[in-house]
Amino acid sequence: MRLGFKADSLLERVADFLNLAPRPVVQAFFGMMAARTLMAGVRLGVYTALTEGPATSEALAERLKLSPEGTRALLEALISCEVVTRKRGRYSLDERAQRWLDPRSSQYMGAFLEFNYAQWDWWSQLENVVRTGKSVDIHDFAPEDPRWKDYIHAMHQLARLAAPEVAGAISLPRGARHVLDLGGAHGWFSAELCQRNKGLKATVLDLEGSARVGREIIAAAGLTHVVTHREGNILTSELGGPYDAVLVFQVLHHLSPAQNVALLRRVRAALAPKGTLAVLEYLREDTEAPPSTAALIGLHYFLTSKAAAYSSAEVEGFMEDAGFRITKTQTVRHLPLQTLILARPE
Ligand SMILES: C[S@@+](CC[C@H](N)C(=O)[O-])C[C@H]1O[C@@H](n2cnc3c(N)ncnc32)[C@H](O)[C@@H]1O
Repeated sequence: MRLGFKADSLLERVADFLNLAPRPVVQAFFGMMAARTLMAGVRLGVYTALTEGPATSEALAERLKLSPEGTRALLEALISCEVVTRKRGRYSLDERAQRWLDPRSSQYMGAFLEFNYAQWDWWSQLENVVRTGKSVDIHDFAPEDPRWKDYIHAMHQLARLAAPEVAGAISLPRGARHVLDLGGAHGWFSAELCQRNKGLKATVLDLEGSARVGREIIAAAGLTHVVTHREGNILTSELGGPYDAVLVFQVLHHLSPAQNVALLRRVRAALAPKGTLAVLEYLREDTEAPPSTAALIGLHYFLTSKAAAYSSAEVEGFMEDAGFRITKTQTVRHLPLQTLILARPE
């Protein structure tokens, strides 16, 4: 996936081809404005209000207790972002955007946009992080820090998109009893796996701040009979076992290569001899070109954990060094650049 710049006319296409448009300015200025406009739509309640039907900007401003001028400007900017439409002076949520921005949708992404406020603050520290090499370390926050709630709800919303596809790709033998979900947070992936494999139960091992929120998500969904949260650090806690499967989903990018190999060696020891290791990761492409957004995610991981987006060769290398044989690699259609890698102990 690449970041772009869509030309509206032949003239704009020619200007772009001739390098007449200052691309760095366009990307930095418009990218920033689009991000914050989309976030404000959630925080100010605009999307939720529009699910009640088309409305004029004056009516919306009154209902949401906003300034009339600001509301009109925001709604017009949301049209630029292609999430709102205007017809005869009344604004509506764009049909394609409803899937992501209507809170009643099972694919609602509002929590992710809300989480972006915390991410915005972290990104404002980028220059210092690059200068000093010291990351923000988002997993060091106190368990009661409200950012855990935003973080784990955002991850849950993403997991809802991909969980059926991912769980469907992991085939466990009949009679599989126990799955360990390392850094599983919301527990949604293991819950989906348990629902597909009768008799399977999951333990999510995660830091206290994350586990607290994950437990609430699982309780609200009525899934406490299949998923249990345990608080602990995956790098130091006893893993227990033997497990039929261990999930390590979107965790390796928070750790250094040496930590990844050490963790996966302990996972190997905790797995049953024919158990399955499942790794889900946002992988950096190995190619020199074309440029993709994976490097931006890599910088995000450095900023937030002093780690990196690893390539598939690197992740497979961690798994092989820890004594695993890769059995299947599959890209996940519902999450861009995410890959599921399955392995067995050698
Ligand atoms: C990006 S989230 C992924 C959540 C979930 N596995 C998923 O794929 O949606 C990373 C998770 O790893 C957890 N985590 C990071 N470092 C950890 C550590 N040292 N011990 C336990 N959990 C950790 C975080 O608390 C967070 O819940």
